[in-house]
Amino acid sequence: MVKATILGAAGGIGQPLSLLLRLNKKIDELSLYDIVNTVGVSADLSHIPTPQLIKGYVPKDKSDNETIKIALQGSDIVIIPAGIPRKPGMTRDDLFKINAGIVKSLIHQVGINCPNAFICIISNPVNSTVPIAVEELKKLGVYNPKKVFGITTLDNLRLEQFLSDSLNNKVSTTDLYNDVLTIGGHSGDSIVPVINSWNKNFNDNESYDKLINRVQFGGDEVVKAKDGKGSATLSMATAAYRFVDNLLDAIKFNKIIKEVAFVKIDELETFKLPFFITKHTQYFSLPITIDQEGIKLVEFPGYLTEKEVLMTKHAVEKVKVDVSKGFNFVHGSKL
Ligand SMILES: NC(=O)C1=CN([C@@H]2O[C@H](COP(=O)(O)OP(=O)(O)OC[C@H]3O[C@@H](n4cnc5c(N)ncnc54)[C@H](O)[C@@H]3O)[C@@H](O)[C@H]2O)C=CC1
Ligand SMILES: O=C([O-])CC(=O)C(=O)O
Repeated sequence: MVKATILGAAGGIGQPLSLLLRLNKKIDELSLYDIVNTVGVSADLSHIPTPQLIKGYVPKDKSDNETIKIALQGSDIVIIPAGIPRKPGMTRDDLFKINAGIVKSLIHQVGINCPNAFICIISNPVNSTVPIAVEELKKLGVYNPKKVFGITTLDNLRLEQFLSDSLNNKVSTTDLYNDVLTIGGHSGDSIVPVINSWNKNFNDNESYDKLINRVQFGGDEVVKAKDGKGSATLSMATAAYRFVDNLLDAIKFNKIIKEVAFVKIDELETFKLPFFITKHTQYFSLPITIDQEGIKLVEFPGYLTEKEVLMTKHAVEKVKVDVSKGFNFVHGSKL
């Protein structure tokens, strides 16, 4: 029996993600928690015929911890898209003031009620909300470095699609899924697209630089187009679904799977991570191998060009600053 819980399930990401997970046969029980509207969302989804149990939970008031307790108890996986999204002119870091507190309090409940769950954090700024989650779990004495993930899959989706666009769709995005990835963090130029041998398809620097920029600022493209009505939701729900569906193979069937996520690397088994990463940051988005117990290995992508190495070094500096912001939020002291 696999139970999955979404915290923030009634939102722009939460609703389409709930729909996708309602249709996933690997999930036996889907638990939808939000401070608004999940009873309606779950009633709606419950009319889709599947053997899956589904229930929506809304707390009675701010002091009601009983409802989230019931929503979380027995969860094998918890996905967190709770928090405010950007409006035009804002950076992801501008979300910190509100989302840091939301993530900290939700993770506190996760740590108390389902400490063994795999935790997937979507709420921005990911580079800081993941360290907040880790430090909160550590405070509770239940932190498992193998089971906390910041979801950066949308950057990978964008790279696959935008690279295919720049190659005039001559290559299928399925081929690119197996061949390209992003590493680093999840904000602006902390995102590092790694495109392997596809490099040789770019005859000029200008079109390559355009690709890099579009991946790094893909989120801004959507924020601008939505014009005050939020940020990426449908593509993000798809990205989270891809990650979670893959993770479910590890959880339910004990398969060994490959993913990319923003994780705390210094307490994990690693392979060929360069010193310029490990010396300066404890967190980075990198390729990982996962089984039923969680992360088995964190690796560095096989080959990077000189430019990709430079971008990675820059990303390390960016991530480091964002990580200490998250750490300080929980401890009130410098990392
Ligand atoms: N990791 C990534 O690649 C991406 C991350 N995001 C981030 O995901 C977050 C959510 O985005 P949207 O779904 O578009 O926002 P939204 O505002 O549509 O939905 C957020 C939901 O969280 C709920 N919520 C707020 N406080 C809560 C609490 N204490 N407990 C439970 N639920 C709570 C709200 O009621 C709302 O339903 C934002 O921070 C956004 O920046 C968005 C896109 C990509
Ligand atoms: O840009 C944003 O604020 C939302 C996000 O993280 C993304 O779309 O990658």
